[in-house]
Amino acid sequence: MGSDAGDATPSLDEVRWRIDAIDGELLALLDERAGLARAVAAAKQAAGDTGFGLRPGREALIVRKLVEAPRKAASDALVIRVWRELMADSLARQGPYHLTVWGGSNPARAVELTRLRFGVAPPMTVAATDKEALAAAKTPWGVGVLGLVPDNAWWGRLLAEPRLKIFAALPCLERWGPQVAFAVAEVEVEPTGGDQTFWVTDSPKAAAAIIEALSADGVAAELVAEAGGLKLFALLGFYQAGDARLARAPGSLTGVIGAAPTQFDV
Ligand SMILES: O=C(O)C(=O)C[C@]1(C(=O)O)C=C[C@@H](O)C=C1
Repeated sequence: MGSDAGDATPSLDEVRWRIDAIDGELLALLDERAGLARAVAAAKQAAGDTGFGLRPGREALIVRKLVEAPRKAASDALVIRVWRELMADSLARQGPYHLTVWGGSNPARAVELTRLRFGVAPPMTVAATDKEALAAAKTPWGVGVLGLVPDNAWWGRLLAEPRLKIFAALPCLERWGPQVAFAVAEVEVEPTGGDQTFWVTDSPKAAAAIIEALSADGVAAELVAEAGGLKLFALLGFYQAGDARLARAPGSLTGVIGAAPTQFDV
């Protein structure tokens, strides 16, 4: 094919032949994986699990394992985008999976982050209000994505909605930018070995004083947002809602409103 034995640089024809061969193998594997969606749905049904099929913990374990696997050329970004698409496609085949996005003053960024995290398989609606996005997150197989917006404490409403939880912080890679939106749904959140827990308090103390009090009890915290007399903190690690250290932390109205994997490249 135009190159002598021992020639280090393969010809364009040779490289394209290899690409075509790899594409054939990839397609066969993609087809096989996509075909398992029906089996996954049937297995869940047989186990009496008829609720929302999304498993954020399982997705994080899959993605983290892939990102940590040795590679020669495929970037983290490529690996993550491909597998998010595969998992989203599987989920969309299992039930009426749908997304509703509210991005506040930056709807375009929220839409972009939503597609990066949830792929193109599920239909997406752009909501006019935070309330609309939260209401959609309570519908069967619904996910709401809401932006962090100054002076808006939509996240505080989750204190009164224990079934609704933040399960993802977007984007999932630091190189894609700071975490500026959260995904909310009626799903179980589980520890994945690299997590942040979201905790709200109505304590009027300064954020630094609250961080110090938590730190004295062994809890590493970072202020995420402050609005409407409430503060939202990200705690490093996975904390259960009934954790004794959080029970004695500052504030009279306090609570865990979800947890999410930490960014995979941090
Ligand atoms: O393992 C499951 O429960 C699946 O539904 C499969 C799968 C996947 O494609 O790997 C898809 C969606 C879930 O959120 C997690 C994983």
